[in-house]
This record gives sequence, C-alpha cells and structure tokens, in this order.
Amino acid sequence: MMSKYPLLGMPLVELQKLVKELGMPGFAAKQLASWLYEKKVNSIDEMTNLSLRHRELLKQGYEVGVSAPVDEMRSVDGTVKYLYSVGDGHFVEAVYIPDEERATLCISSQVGCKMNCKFCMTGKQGFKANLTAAQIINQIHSLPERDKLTNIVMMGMGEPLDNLDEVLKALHVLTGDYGYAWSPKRITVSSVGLRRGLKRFIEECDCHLAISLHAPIPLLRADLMPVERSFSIVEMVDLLRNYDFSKQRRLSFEYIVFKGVNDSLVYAKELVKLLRGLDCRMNLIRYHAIPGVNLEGTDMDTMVAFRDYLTSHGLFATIRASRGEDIFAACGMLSTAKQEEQNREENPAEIEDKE
Ligand SMILES: C[S@@+](CC[C@H](N)C(=O)[O-])C[C@H]1O[C@@H](n2cnc3c(N)ncnc32)[C@H](O)[C@@H]1O
Ligand code: SF4
Repeated sequence: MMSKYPLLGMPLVELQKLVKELGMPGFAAKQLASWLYEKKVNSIDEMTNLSLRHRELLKQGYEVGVSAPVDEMRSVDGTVKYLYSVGDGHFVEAVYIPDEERATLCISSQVGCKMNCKFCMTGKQGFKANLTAAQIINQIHSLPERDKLTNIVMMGMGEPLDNLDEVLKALHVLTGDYGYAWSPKRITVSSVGLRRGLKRFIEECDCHLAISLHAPIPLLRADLMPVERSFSIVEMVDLLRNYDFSKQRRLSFEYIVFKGVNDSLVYAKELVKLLRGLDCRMNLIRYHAIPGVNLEGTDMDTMVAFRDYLTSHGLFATIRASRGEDIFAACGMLSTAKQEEQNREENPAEIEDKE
C-alpha cells in the first residue's frame, strides 16, 4: 500500500498550495492549520468544518501523520525517555524533563549523526536518515505530556544544522502564529556549528542557539570533535561576533568537563580569552559515560572551581543538572538498544555468527 503524505509539519504556505491543488477554497488552509496545530487532531475525520467531500479528497493522498511513542523509560527523578519509530526500522529519542516550574522536551533532528564526536553515542551509530519536519513535530505532538511543556531543546539525536531545511520548517510551524505559536525564546537549538548552515540558521530564525564547544583550543577540540577540522571554533566565534545576542536571543556554549582532558584552569583561561566580548553564557555539562570510550567525567569540586573561574572572569557559567542517569540519559543509548534488538529479531543467525 502506498503510504500517505503527512500534513503535520507543513507550514501555512504549503497548506495553501495544497488546498489550491485539491480545488478547495483558499480559507481551508487556515482551517487545516488550526485543526493540526491548535486543536491538535490525530485524523482528517476530526476536521469537521471541512466538507465531507474535501475530507475524503484529502484522505486519498494525505494523513495527519501522528505516531505515538513505541517505548519509554522512566527515571526515578521524573525524566521520561520516549522512543519514536520513524520508519525503515529506525528509531529516535525524545526526553521529557519536568522541573519545578518548567517542563522541557529534548527532541531529535536526525537518526544517528555524521559528526562522530568521540564522546557521543549517537555519533557511534553513524548517520542513518534525516528526520522530516513531520517527524520532528510529531515528537512534540504525540508526547503524552504535551500540554505541560514550557520549553523545547533540540539536543537529542543528530546535528540540526546538517538537516537545516527540515529543522527550519519545523521551527517555523512551532513558532508561527498559524502554528503552535511558541515563543522562540522557549526553544533552543544545539549545534556543533557547521560552516554551511550556521549563518543561515541565525538569520532565518529567532530561537536560542547553543554551541557545543567542549574545548577552547582547536587541536584539542579536533581530537574530541572531528568537525573542528572543517570549521574551526576560531572562525565560528568570529562569525558569531557579527550578530547581536544581547537582547531576546540567547547564545550559550556547552562544555562537557572531562577529567584530565579539558578540566584544568588553563582551559578556563583560554575560554575566557576565546569568548571575550561575546554576549554569551557557558553551560558546564557532566559527562554521561558511554561504553568503549576512554573518557571520564571530572569530579564536582573541579567543576565548581572551573565554573567559579569563568564567572569571576566575566563569563557567566552554570553547571547543568544531570537528569535521568538511571535511564541511559546519554542520547542515543535507548535507540541503539532498540535497533540492536530489532536486528536480532530480523537476522538472528547473522548476529550469532558475528558474536
Ligand atoms: C546529542 S547533541 C545534539 C545536538 C548537536 N548535535 C550538538 O552536538 O550540539 C546535544 C548535546 O549533548 C552533548 N552530549 C553528547 N554526548 C554526551 C555524553 N556522553 N555526555 C554528556 N553530553 C553529551 C553534546 O555535546 C551536545 O552538547
Ligand atoms: S554530539 Fe551532536 S554532533 Fe556530535 S555526534 Fe553527537 S549528535 Fe552528532
């Protein structure tokens, strides 16, 4: 059976084009957007102010495109990791993180990732596929806690700037008045920073930007993150200096603090030097150990000393609370386990041979 095309994730201009093609009245585009993004329906049948004939016409080639999570893991601290199936035997993760007055959802932009950062489980998967805007939006639309959400971070699997067309489309639907009408101030996109894409992202949307830095010195960063060799932090910081992050839009840097690798105050000093004059803040992150990688997280005393050095030298820094440690918080863990389980079911003999 031919699969139908999802309506979810379509910006208003695409819905306008669609209704025109199907011979529906122009105002039906706004009606569709309202059913999809405001009333959040799960089927075309629920769109009762469209005529029966138009609903039937739509149903011939289209569907809303929602799909509920296929698995979940709950942490003792309230964090829930959801697994969504995105076709072709692929899965992505979204993590719901409730806090006192906030409820954040961390969403994915790709299945796997090409960037191969040394410390990242998603990187170990290699690249499998780009998510469509529908699949990005569905992680929010089909979340059981959807109506409690206050913030969205694109910090799950994948590199958003490597799937920029679909990511920008999803952000347009999320922030558009016709769409979910989320304030861009409640959405943060995290990226390693790609030469192709960073400028476009900054210029085409207003969401907050978080850059995964992890080292202030190109040689060290290249060892942790191969992407440094094609777009150096020195060039990246120069580019960022051209934009104003002093008002509504926030620029932050992420820095996993690895024991004996990047945790001495020499590196803190280099960070202050690199980022001098930029309106930004630094998030220090605890490393979630992943199997087969010879890196270790630093201890809390060292992290506190690192944070205090940065803050006292004019670079405001915080230590990010680590959540969901008991449910494989490092992104990519659950989807990797699911993928392996699926491979075993499909090819039991082949896997046994390899073992
Ligand atoms: C998984 S990435 C996805 C977004 C984007 N690709 C990036 O790297 O910024 C989100 C954040 O998780 C961090 N991260 C990856 N693996 C980690 C690990 N094992 N422990 C802690 N943080 C990790 C990344 O460095 C990045 O700051
Ligand atoms: S940290 Fe981000 S860019 Fe690096 S491999 Fe993981 S998902 Fe990709």
